[in-house]
Amino acid sequence: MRLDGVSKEYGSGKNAVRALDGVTAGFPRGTFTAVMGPSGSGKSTFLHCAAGLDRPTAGRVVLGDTELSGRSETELTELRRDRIGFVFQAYNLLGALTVADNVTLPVRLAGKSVDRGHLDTVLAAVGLAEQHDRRPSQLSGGQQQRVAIARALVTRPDLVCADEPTGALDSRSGRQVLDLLRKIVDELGQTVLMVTHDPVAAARADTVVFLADGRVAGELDRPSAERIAERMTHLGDS
Ligand SMILES: Nc1ncnc2c1ncn2[C@@H]1O[C@H](COP(=O)(O)OP(=O)(O)OP(=O)(O)O)[C@@H](O)[C@H]1O
Repeated sequence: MRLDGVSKEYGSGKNAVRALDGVTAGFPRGTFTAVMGPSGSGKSTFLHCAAGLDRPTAGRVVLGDTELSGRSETELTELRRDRIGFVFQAYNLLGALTVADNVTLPVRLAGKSVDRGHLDTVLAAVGLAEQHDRRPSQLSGGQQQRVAIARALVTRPDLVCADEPTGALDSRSGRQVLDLLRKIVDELGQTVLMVTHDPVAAARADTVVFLADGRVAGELDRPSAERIAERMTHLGDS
């Protein structure tokens, strides 16, 4: 997946805000990329453009061999449903549904039948095989986030987008969620794009992309938390 010269402006005229300004970045299949930057640097806009939730004002977003620009709303909705998995800070599970029904919701919304074997594999992969029939309120925050990851994986998406997935978790549960994101990349070959404020979380990625004022301000491969924190400190310098 890649973004090619992507710009995004909100509003128009003198109230226009340029949230992204000519961003080019590539995310090879089977890799884990973290996006970091100061508040307001464009991280959420970046993730939303990559995931087809937001349309760039200029530039191209390419997922596999599909270009997202020029697609109708219906096409984008189907593409998000079938080819992109989402994990949010607030889990976004449905309280009235069991774990299994939350996980299979994207499949059922697509009008497809649920493959029980695949469901069992996905629940086992996130360590929740025993929690199958529970409701979200009966689970810890970390377990709920792992249900959300299972839901993101169930359609075997081309891209998993995670927006601050550890933001609401204590450090131990956060670590387990990051272990799981690492595992789905290393063992299932998934492609993960994660926005985070936390250098320790970003250090679990293969590459960190830094944003400042809507532009790519650098990349770090095989990052350590210390080097990430150091780069973040100097991001405002120019
Ligand atoms: N819907 C919108 N309408 C107008 N301006 C917006 C909108 N969404 C974002 N912006 C502006 O675009 C810029 C980038 O915002 P964005 O939310 O992408 O940054 P961020 O790096 O994710 O910030 P944070 O870390 O605080 O979540 C900011 O100046 C923001 O105010």
